Amino acid sequence: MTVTETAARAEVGIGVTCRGLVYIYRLEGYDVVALSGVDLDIEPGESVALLGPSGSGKSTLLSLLAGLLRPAAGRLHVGEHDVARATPAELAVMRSTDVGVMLQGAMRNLLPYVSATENIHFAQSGVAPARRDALMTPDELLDLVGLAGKGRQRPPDLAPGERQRLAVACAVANGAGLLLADEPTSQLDTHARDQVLDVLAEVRRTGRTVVVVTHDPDVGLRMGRTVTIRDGRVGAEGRRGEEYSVVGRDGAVHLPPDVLAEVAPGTLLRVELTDEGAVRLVPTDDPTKEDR
Ligand SMILES: Nc1ncnc2c1ncn2[C@@H]1O[C@H](COP(=O)(O)OP(=O)(O)OP(=O)(O)O)[C@@H](O)[C@H]1O
Repeated sequence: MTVTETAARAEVGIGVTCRGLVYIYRLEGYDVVALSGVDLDIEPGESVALLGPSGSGKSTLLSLLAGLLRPAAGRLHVGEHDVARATPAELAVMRSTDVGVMLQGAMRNLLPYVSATENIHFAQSGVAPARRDALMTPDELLDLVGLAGKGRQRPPDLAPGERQRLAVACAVANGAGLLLADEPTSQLDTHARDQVLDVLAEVRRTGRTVVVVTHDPDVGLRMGRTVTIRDGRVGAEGRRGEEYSVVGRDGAVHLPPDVLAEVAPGTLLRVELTDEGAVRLVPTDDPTKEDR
């Protein structure tokens, strides 16, 4: 896959700040708390994989970052936008110019009856005329995602991995500084998956910030930084394949699953700071048990 210098020209990455982010789905008769206090900083130009069990809140977090949902509580800044306080019109501007979104399933992001080039033109149609000259051209974008020469093909004529790469081109076609992708590699074979990951790396090299939701730990490894969402909060972070617990603003720490298997919920833990600066958790019997 070759990338021309023009295609790789720099964009400005957009950073994200979440503080105590809460989201609640209000259903008839009951509420579902999908996010219960997410604290997360993503630097401009960083690439991050959101991992976690099914139902932990990854897609909800992605939708909040995309300005598709509004937080019930907490603060969320996407670049200069205060998402919790923005008017619907401001959120619409944010979505059309600053954020590129790839929904799960390539065809949900593409128009099937028009060519790849026309898909990109359509993705750029919401951008204000004054900004359009600064956008990458469809040919540059096709080159960026390794589809040079395929501009006349329609999405159904492309291979699944090629469709997903076209969806990447369409998502960033508006000049977005933040790319958000929900499961961009699911249902692809290893070769096609690696090509999509190469393209996401190219997108990052243009300066953009890239955030993907994935169930695939290998995708997490390739992204460099992983953030594991558990029960609607940041449970752990990974750097270059190494997993770390994260101390929350309230001092809470999610224990990793293998430790939790040893110390059941409700266990008393003595927290000791050793002379070497390590923190030791010592399961302890309740000393008042015999008094009862
Ligand atoms: N539209 C909705 N209405 C009601 N509840 C929802 C809705 N979407 C998600 N939820 C609930 O919110 C919680 C978080 O869901 P979310 O889809 O964000 O998790 P996820 O980690 O992305 O899951 P998966 O990996 O299965 O896609 C779950 O309990 C889910 O059932």
